[in-house]
Amino acid sequence: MASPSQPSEAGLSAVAVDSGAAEPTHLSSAVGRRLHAGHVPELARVLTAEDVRSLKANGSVHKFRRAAAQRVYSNRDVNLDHITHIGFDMDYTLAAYVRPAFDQLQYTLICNVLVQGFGYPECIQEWRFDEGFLIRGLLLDALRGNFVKCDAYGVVLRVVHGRQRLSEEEVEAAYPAGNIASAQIGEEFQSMDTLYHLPIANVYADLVEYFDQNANLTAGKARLDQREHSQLSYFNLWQDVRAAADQIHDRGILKNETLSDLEKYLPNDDSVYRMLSLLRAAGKQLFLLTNSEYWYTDAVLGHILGRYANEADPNAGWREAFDFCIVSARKPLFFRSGTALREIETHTGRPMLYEVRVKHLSATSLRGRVFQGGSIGAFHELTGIVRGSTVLYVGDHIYADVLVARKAHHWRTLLVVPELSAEIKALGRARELLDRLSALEFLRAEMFRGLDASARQRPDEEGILHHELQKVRESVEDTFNTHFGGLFRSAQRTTLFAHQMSFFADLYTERCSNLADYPGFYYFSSAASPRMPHEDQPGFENQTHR
Ligand SMILES: Nc1nc2c(ncn2[C@@H]2O[C@H](COP(=O)(O)O)[C@@H](O)[C@H]2O)c(=O)[nH]1
Ligand SMILES: [Mg+2]
Repeated sequence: MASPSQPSEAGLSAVAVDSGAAEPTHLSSAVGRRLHAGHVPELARVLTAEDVRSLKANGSVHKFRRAAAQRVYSNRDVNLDHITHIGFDMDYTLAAYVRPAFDQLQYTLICNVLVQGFGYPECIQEWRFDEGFLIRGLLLDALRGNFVKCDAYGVVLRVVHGRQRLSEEEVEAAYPAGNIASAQIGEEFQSMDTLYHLPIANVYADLVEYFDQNANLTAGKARLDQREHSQLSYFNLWQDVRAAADQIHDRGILKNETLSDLEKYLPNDDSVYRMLSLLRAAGKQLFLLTNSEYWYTDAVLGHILGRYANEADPNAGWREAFDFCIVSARKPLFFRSGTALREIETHTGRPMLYEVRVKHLSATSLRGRVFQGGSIGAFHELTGIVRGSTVLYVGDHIYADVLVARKAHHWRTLLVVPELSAEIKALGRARELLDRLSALEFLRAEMFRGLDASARQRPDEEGILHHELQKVRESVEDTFNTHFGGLFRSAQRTTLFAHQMSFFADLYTERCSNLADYPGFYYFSSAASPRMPHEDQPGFENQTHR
């Protein structure tokens, strides 16, 4: 076998093989030139793992043409060539709201409703959204007023009550099992899945803090005494905040405020227009699938895609960008039984009271028309989709957009994660600490290696290593966010959010318009399949363990 210093038969001194690299960084070798002249079949016969290792060692790979924030990352292979339909969610996907301005707006509107409709003290209208406090993926324990960060297996990593971090002893007392079962999520624990949840959760945390300082709240579901709000329970607070948040969404309060200053909350940069045009030119059928109502969708997409125009129907505007539009979809219900499918009369915005006879509509007659509700079954029938795996759906909600579509219908999914580049930057800042953590973990493994049943003394009796590990883990977490650490990891462990994302999102990226930078036949390759611990030992079949 060739070693890194001895090029293999293929003689590849430097060839960029990474899926994100558009151009080779060095093309000095003849084989490298042949690769880029299209002689791939020839190379496919001779390229060895050793070649690839040597390419990586001399820095020829891992040089990406796209910046980290512009890349589309893949958890699983996705061949865009096999994708016939690409669908888009609207809010926080096509419409990339400006943060924290949009969070602040929601926070203020929720506080206003709590004061005007629920009798909360007026001082809460002075409070502000704290951008550096909460992260997505936390579990909210409304019985106790706590936010819980868990790892991929539900192990409790950190708990914050209101805004106060709990000590290890307090965490143990509150969660003696040490982990949260997946069956509890959505029941006792609410998952903070979308960016919409952050201002809601922030109001809740601030109220918990306020009432803790001004009265004794009851930890538990029961409202013990209803005479004055000082005796509300943490759960009552959550019910009120939840109801206030629903009001700002369902009564159009948030949407009207957003539309009153669209340039502030949603500046138009043409990138979405460009992406849709390119995907259309690449032969993809495009569709819109949003939970927002038609009146709001019309205003937002009119703003973002105003340049779309159709000579035959000058009023069609943004609708021309899609082959098919569904508003008020009610995801995730849409992916199950769904609701009645109705057509919207676009010039009045009203749903029409006749049943849409799916079989009578041809795909060509759908362009520019807008439907409301429906279900995935009706959608597949209308569009003639037979295999869910030919659809790529782009959305920001790990549950409503991604998990159900992927799990139940095999749609391929692209999750939009606006926090991505901030996380990547923090990872860069934490690099040295992470290296130190690996060194300490190596030390721990070495201390135990080879011990058998005759061993009497426990290594690291004083717990110095344990203490040091804890200290470095905390410092890593602080690099991301001093309250909750990283979105995807807690030091070396992956979080529940990261776990769900890697399981259900085939692809992920910071903003949907990043798709514009890939050709319609692009093959997104996932990282080489992860090895299991027993596989990660070259020559292991000939080794003993001591
Ligand atoms: N009643 C509630 N509606 C909410 C809440 N959070 C978001 N929303 C609304 O959902 C859609 C999202 O649309 P999509 O394009 O992402 O599918 C949008 O209309 C929001 O106003 C909530 O907590 N309660
Ligand atoms: Mg959305």
